[in-house]
Amino acid sequence: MAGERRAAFDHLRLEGVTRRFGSAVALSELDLRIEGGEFLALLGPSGCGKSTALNCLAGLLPLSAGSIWLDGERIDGLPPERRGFGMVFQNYALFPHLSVRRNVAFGLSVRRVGKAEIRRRVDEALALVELTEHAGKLPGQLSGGQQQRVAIARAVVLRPRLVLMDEPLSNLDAKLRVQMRTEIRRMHQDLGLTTVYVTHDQEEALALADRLVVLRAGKVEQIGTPEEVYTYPSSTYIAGFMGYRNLLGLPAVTTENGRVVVGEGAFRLTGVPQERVSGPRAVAAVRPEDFRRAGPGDRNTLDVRVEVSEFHGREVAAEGVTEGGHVIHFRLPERVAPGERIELAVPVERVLVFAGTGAGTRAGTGARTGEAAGPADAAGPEEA
Ligand SMILES: Nc1ncnc2c1ncn2[C@@H]1O[C@H](COP(=O)(O)OP(=O)(O)OP(=O)(O)O)[C@@H](O)[C@H]1O
Repeated sequence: MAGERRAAFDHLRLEGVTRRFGSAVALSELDLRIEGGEFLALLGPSGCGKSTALNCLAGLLPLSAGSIWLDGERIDGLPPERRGFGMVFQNYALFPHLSVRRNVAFGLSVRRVGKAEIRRRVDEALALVELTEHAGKLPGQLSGGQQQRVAIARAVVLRPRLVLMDEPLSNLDAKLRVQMRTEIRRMHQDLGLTTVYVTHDQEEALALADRLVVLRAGKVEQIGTPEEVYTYPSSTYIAGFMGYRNLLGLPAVTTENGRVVVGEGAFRLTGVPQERVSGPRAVAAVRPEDFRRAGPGDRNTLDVRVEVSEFHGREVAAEGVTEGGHVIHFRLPERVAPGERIELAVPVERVLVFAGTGAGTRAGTGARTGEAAGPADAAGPEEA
């Protein structure tokens, strides 16, 4: 591997990769093709099988079934050290008694690389993560973000064929997370290292990855570019995960000309069906930011009574309730007062309609967390 800088393979293929723990299936028949040089994010809530998939790839967990291929070579029987992959974990796993330089050099020393070559490559890796000035310090003398950069340098200095990252930023505070995210993306662009990145944070996955694989209970729910998954989630589960905070379970009134009208009483919304909506009920998925205050001539409108409004800097995040008891999350550029009645509008193409029953009203079964509302931690970071 030494001496290679660009993607060291054409593609990596997972075929029917399955991992069971006793009778529980953590990962079920995962089929996936990862192109050399690609940045792929495995995304999903806690327990969906992300780490299991990554550990199967790394060779830390044997497969219960299936195979993994690197171009023509079958690699799932190889021990981790013979796969030539680099790993970065959330807890950094640095040697506390070794300096930054020696931490980064460690893997090369084990591989008996020559001293001069080690020095050159470590210098290069430290420069890449902008830690040259800290080379002599111990990990304990560094901030969390700097420690994570050491962990990244330690992985990339080995020039791995593939870098596997498991929630590498989850121990950092919000500001540092965003900063490091940019650094990881920049490094990927500079080095072209194929990367598989595990996260439960949709924003992180959208920002970093060329492609997302969203898992649900050990199975693939959707694969696509960030734009595809964000704009056209394939299910209410994905929609919930991608910030469609309003998942409104409503009767389907009519379906015609590629549009569906859902609603009850005076509450009507027209949207675009994402699948065949044949049953009496449907789920309308709308992002809070796609609502605006209705103006003259607006058609797709609804009335709400404001209940809560929070100042978020450039905008106000508010919650209102319709006459029928549906809770609506929306965002506006200006403050609204609790108790105020306002009319909201939403473009038809930003109302995605799915088949299913979805959430009821507040008076009914859990308007806030109904069954169609994605995973528990699906809300965007700003909505936590
Ligand atoms: N060693 C193990 N023994 C038994 N069950 C396990 C083991 N490791 C994982 N599991 C189970 O497999 C499922 C998938 O776990 P996994 O760690 O892959 O999820 P994850 O999506 O990475 O979650 P998290 O984000 O919380 O790490 C879970 O139900 C988990 O309880």
